[in-house]
Amino acid sequence: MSAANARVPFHGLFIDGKEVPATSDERLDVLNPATGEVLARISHASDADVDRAVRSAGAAFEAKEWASMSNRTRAKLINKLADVFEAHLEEMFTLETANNGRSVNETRAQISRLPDFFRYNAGLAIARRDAVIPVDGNYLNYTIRTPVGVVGNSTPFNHPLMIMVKSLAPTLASGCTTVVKPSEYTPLTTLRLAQLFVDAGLPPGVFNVVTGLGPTTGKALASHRGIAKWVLTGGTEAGRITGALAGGNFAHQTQELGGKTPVLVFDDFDVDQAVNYAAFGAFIGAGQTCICGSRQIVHESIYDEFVAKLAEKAKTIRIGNPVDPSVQLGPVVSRRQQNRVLEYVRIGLEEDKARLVAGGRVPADPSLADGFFVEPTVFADVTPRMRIFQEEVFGPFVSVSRFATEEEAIAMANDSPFGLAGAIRTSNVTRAHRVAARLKCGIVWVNDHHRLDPASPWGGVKDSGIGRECGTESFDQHFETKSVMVRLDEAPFDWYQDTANQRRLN
Ligand SMILES: NC(=O)c1ccc[n+]([C@@H]2O[C@H](COP(=O)([O-])OP(=O)(O)OC[C@H]3O[C@@H](n4cnc5c(N)ncnc54)[C@H](O)[C@@H]3O)[C@@H](O)[C@H]2O)c1
Ligand SMILES: O=S(=O)(O)c1ccc(CO)cc1
Repeated sequence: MSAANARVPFHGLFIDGKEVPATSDERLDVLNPATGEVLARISHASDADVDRAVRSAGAAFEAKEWASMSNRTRAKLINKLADVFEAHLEEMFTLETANNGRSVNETRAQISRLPDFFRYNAGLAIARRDAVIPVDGNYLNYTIRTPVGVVGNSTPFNHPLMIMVKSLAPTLASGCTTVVKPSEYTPLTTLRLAQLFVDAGLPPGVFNVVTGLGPTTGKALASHRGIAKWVLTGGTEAGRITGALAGGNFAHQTQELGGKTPVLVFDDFDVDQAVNYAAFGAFIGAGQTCICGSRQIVHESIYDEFVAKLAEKAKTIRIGNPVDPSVQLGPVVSRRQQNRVLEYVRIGLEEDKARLVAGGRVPADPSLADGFFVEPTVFADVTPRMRIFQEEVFGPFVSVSRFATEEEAIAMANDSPFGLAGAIRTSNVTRAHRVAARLKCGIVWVNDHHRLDPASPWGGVKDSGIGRECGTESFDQHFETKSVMVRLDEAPFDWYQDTANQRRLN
């Protein structure tokens, strides 16, 4: 970090193991969303800067130091990085909370689990085996899997470190190298982790960070021919644009995009518990979570009680500066995001018969006026054709809808362009499995929400993206498979004389 201004830290780019200046002097403000203050300034990387970072990652990928490191040695290094990360958790909680506004308790709970993502993938690096394939004829066929190369990784503002780590851990463990483009709103913990890892022994160029805006820096990275795998976590639009750019170079892709998670609440489930889960599902991270339970679909026999209790619960959530441990809901990330949520409140109020039963405003507390706060908001009587049922709001905003039959609940849940996650509240085990199988999405929670594990596949279908993070599937997506076919037959070979051989081919 350079001290361009005595009060506001300035960050250059992180390329080849060190902080370097960008080609242009253009700087972007990074704000504290709870106060509106400028927390830091970052560089705006140009095409030339991105090219430099990708070349550095490409050279590091080929360098003996990294390319010929054995899986076991790499796994040891990754475990060491996990330990170093763990030793700096306090610093990371503080920086992340200041930068994205998530309450410090939630940030602590989330980030504390991240070192294990490295440990899990270090284990996969050791356990990884190539295959021997039973093919027809007297042949030995085996595979050699080699890491794909440079991974371009573009991350969103909502859980900057967690989402970056979900991809970074398998990238490093597989032997790939990377250029990360964090959200322009929340780049600070990513820059800090890159420096920590190099200090801990990660070879220069293996983990580079370029900061800047999506349509410039992000576009340059997605379209760079040196990128062998493109990972974007963000909105569906950014996924579509960058997917086409990376696809033009035939790069592998994983896209983790938007969502509108349906939560099916059946009448055999305790209403108070369903309300507690609804608040947890919808309001943590100020609702800025791709898998937030933004559509509560509730059986008609418990509907009125559920709506009344959820509205009450929403009104009791303590809003304030997220650094205060007693605060339960911080701001959304930016003034833009705050205005977007308020715009959806306006849309909801205009939609036929939707009923605002809690929130919908900026909190009255004058001490919060400079931050980007929105009250936890609940709309009832929402039906599938309404925009607030169909569109991702990305704020503390939940809709409640009514159903009569299980069939109707499933149809409502699947009536969405998104397919990231779904949740079911029931004490009927048979129903839980039956409904889980029919939800069109990549993740289902039964009587839970948000749970993420480094070993459990994570990702969506439809407009929620393609590919999976976490688990063995994500690790395996970092390799090219080479098939080696060895003829074991010792008899001399002459294609033009040996008719039996020719017959075998046909
Ligand atoms: N599926 C998941 O696991 C998951 C997790 C978290 C967030 N999300 C989604 O992320 C979105 C919120 O995050 P956001 O507002 O930061 O998303 P965003 O799409 O605006 O930005 C994500 C990243 O892409 C870059 N970007 C944006 N437009 C681009 C363009 N035209 N070309 C190249 N790069 C571009 C941004 O700079 C940022 O780094 C929500 O839709 C949310 O559902 C998905
Ligand atoms: O760790 S949690 O805060 O529960 C969490 C938040 C978001 C996501 C996915 O974006 C997963 C887990």
